[in-house]
Amino acid sequence: MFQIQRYEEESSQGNSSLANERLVKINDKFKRKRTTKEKASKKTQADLKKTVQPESHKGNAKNNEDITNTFEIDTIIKENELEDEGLNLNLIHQEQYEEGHIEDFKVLHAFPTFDKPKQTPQETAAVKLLGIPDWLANPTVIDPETTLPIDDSSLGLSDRLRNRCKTLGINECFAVQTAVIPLLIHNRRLSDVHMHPGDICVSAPTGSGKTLAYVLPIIEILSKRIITRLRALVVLPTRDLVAQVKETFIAFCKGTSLKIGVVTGQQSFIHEQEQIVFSSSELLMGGKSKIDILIATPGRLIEHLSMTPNFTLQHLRFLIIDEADRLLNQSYQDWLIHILRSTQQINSVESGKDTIGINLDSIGASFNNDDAISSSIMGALFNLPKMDASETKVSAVQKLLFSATLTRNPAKIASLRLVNPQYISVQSLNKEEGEIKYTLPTTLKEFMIVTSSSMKPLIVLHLLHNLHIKSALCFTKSVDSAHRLAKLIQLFENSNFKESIQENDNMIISTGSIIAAEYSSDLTKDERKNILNKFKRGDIRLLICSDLIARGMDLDRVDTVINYDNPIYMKKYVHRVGRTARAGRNGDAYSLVETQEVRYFKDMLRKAGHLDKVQNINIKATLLDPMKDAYQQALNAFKEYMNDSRPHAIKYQQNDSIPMETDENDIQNEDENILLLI
Ligand SMILES: Nc1ncnc2c1ncn2[C@@H]1O[C@H](COP(=O)(O)OP(=O)(O)OP(=O)(O)O)[C@@H](O)[C@H]1O
Repeated sequence: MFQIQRYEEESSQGNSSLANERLVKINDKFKRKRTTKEKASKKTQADLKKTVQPESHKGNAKNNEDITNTFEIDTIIKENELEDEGLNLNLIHQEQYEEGHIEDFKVLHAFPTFDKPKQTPQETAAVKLLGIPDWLANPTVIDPETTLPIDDSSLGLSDRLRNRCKTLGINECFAVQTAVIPLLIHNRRLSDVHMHPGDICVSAPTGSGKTLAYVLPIIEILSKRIITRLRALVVLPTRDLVAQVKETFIAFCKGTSLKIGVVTGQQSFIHEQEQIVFSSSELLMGGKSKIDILIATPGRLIEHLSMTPNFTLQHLRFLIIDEADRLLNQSYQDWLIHILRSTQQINSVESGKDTIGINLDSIGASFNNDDAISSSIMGALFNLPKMDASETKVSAVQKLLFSATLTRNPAKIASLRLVNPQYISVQSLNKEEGEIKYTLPTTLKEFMIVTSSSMKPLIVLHLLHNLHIKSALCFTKSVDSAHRLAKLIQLFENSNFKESIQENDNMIISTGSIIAAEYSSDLTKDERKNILNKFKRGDIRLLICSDLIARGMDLDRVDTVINYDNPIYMKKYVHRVGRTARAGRNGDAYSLVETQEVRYFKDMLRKAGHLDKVQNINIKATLLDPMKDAYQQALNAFKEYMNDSRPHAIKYQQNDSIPMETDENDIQNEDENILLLI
């Protein structure tokens, strides 16, 4: 016989008063923080004009002094007229706050809703013209500094999960978590097969804790299940991210019987099949899952949907699309259609392979007690007698989209077929900041250094040696570039540089050697894992990489990001620099901008309303002097290395920004404080 799975009805008792109490608390806290912030912001302009010393490098007094000498803020880029590229629809107006409107929270589930700014008629018309739906144009805005203690009852987390969080060092919820966790846990539509639970789109800065915002509520909800069915599917763009999210689920699932699987193509197809479904000679209409939660890359998931017997998405309750805008890119779009078809109600039954991945010719052939067809597709498969009270069952898959740079492209959003969506955006409420397209971590400091291509390797070395950077990611434009830069830096480190600088009293040189490694898709899975482990332990201080780890990767030791080659899209910039300054920690990002790129780079920042956040710094030429000899030696050795590996060299000479020879045009012009080497 068929079993129809239902979720335990959430007890609604006491929810509303708890929610009110919580809102009062949040509101008070929010007001306090805001007053402090406002005071602080008045100081900021004056402070910025002083010599800048990156916070994260604060050490002893001597170091501070020395590092201060290292930088001179040339100018703080200021643009009085920010280019108004889009619409300022997402911010709560300052006046509203001052007039006290924001205190008038209305209770919707158990998290605060803030008054939204009224659109002007012109804005409304413009939004309509662009085709941006109302829900997307009017997000629920959460201040990034909102937090809640993990024990706060309004979050709805059980004792077990709260204790687990504390054991793992999570004592309070970050802003995105305070908004999303209760919204999912207190959603009573989860137990209703007649109403869709409503989809959720979340935009929050890099490193702000989006992963736990879905991991915790899913574990909380699914841990009450009795029978193992595939109920949560997390789709991510890369294998590395799948592995990272799996580790998070495993860590927080401890103490539950929930089972987690991954499909990425890293293991053989058969091996993956054995992990996710029970082998069975018969096809079961309800599938036969070994796991409750599946984390997958899109391509491999589709293969399993069409080729793994008894693998079905019909019981799915949560479809999480993490790094959503990346996955919605053109080349990935097919997977989405497949998944949506596999989770939605089937209206017409065709013979042969149907949309739930089960051969319909087998209907009636055999069913056993393990088999349970989801109620929402039952009517589509069988001609059940209709009663007056019969209502159409809906597919109850709740889609949850997460990104630090959520798309506002109406066509892409439409392809998701969202139902009753809400948009939660973690972003500053400060109206004075103008339109904020991308919110970056407040603990991030951003710098740009204008230079020539031939100077870039030396500047990387200067940053590493003179700023005592412990752990840096350096992004290049290609795998080849990463390979060559890594090689050059290794050669430099092997030179007699350290001995020669001992004699120079004026230089600040870190004594620990910089062990640089390349991290790219050219490496095998095991090599990559090995390198990442060494980097996490601190054995490797500089990882030179292409964009393979620009998104989503959580390497918590990273104190600095260097854009060796700059991204041409702001989204990519946001994700790259977001590898540092995570979870409230400090971090610095340096972009090495070639002279001919300056205009484009500034334009990119300006259009994103971000230009004034990036400080333009010059590096005194004298600071590089002690490195010149060793660098020249490294260059000579590098030349030999390239000649020995001819195919690389040819590509290199054509494209790369690592100099093969000293460029005469690069000769130092001290007056202009532009530095040069050799
Ligand atoms: N409430 C919390 N308290 C302390 N640390 C937290 C909390 N939530 C998340 N973290 C930590 O913050 C780091 C960043 O979290 P996470 O990787 O989820 O960020 P993200 O928002 O997904 O970033 P990205 O957009 O770059 O993928 C992780 O190391 C995570 O363990």
